[in-house]
Amino acid sequence: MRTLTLQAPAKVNYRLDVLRRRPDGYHDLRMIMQRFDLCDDVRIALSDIPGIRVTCGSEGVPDGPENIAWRAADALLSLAGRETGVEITITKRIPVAAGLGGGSSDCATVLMGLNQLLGLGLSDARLMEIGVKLGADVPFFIFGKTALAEGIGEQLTAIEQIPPVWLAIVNPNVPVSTAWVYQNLQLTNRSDDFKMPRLYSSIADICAILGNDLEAVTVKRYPVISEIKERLRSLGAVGALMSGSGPTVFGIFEKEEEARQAVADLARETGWFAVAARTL
Ligand SMILES: C[C@@](CO)(OP(=O)(O)O)[C@H](O)COP(=O)(O)OP(=O)(O)OC[C@H]1O[C@@H](n2ccc(N)nc2=O)[C@H](O)[C@@H]1O
Ligand SMILES: Nc1ncnc2c1ncn2[C@@H]1O[C@H](COP(=O)(O)OP(=O)(O)O)[C@@H](O)[C@H]1O
Repeated sequence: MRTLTLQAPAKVNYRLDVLRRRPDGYHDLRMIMQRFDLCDDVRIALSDIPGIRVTCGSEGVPDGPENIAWRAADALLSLAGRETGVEITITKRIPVAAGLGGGSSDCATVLMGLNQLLGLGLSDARLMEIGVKLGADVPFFIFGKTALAEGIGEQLTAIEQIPPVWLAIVNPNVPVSTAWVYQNLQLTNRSDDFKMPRLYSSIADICAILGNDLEAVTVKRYPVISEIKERLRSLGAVGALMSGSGPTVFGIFEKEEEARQAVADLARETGWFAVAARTL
């Protein structure tokens, strides 16, 4: 049995502008997306027994065809006209329905891993085309670099210069549905001719662009998000923002010790999920 075990990293959105609602119900966005080193483990094994099997065993994550990793395997096998059996085992570390892109990253990892295991030779561009049909954030994880993401998230431009930072990732243990957040967003008229900077020389440059149009929607339902931001700032974060549709908040720290101390303090005092992480 040929197997591959890969790490699927999480992301934060340093910036998320919603430009307009599209006729297909999706939204055109302008985002700056950054991966960091909190990862799920994704084990992919080829098997002689036909069919796709996904085992995860994490609360809130379906095991069968509802799992986005199952749909990734199905899409690739259908395209390749193969009936090979595929066993996928996911060890979740990224909080679920958290705004950290965990499902999208698992999905991208299965597309890339199966492409390799089956020797299909599909380009990243082709994998991204397949991926966007499974989830708007999937192409970003195939792209594999810090990016300006436009369209629904699939038009990607690499941000070549951006300093690595330490993050404190804090989640108050409530799942949030991305679809619900977009449905409850009050759209304001936002100009789309603004050019997001492509070069970030310092942490201050990153902090200068922090912003998320979805934050107000999720904060209204879960005011604890504002409390987390305040606490992170009082613990030394130079910037703090909700990621994606939330409710996870990330704090940006200049020093590793400060990020680790902040998550230790918050975990002890609150029971929230809190980890220190390094951007990739
Ligand atoms: C908000 C973001 C920011 O990175 O991330 P998360 O909070 O989910 O991590 C993304 O836009 C989420 O991307 P993703 O989670 O892949 O979205 P999908 O599964 O394709 O879509 C879930 C639902 O969100 C809405 N949606 C998603 C993307 C987009 N550009 N416009 C939308 O309106 C649609 O209603 C869709 O039915
Ligand atoms: N492999 C997966 N990992 C996480 N969630 C998954 C997965 N497959 C399907 N889901 C479903 O997708 C929803 C969104 O999950 P997730 O990707 O973690 O959140 P977000 O879109 O906020 O980044 C969850 O409610 C979950 O039921």
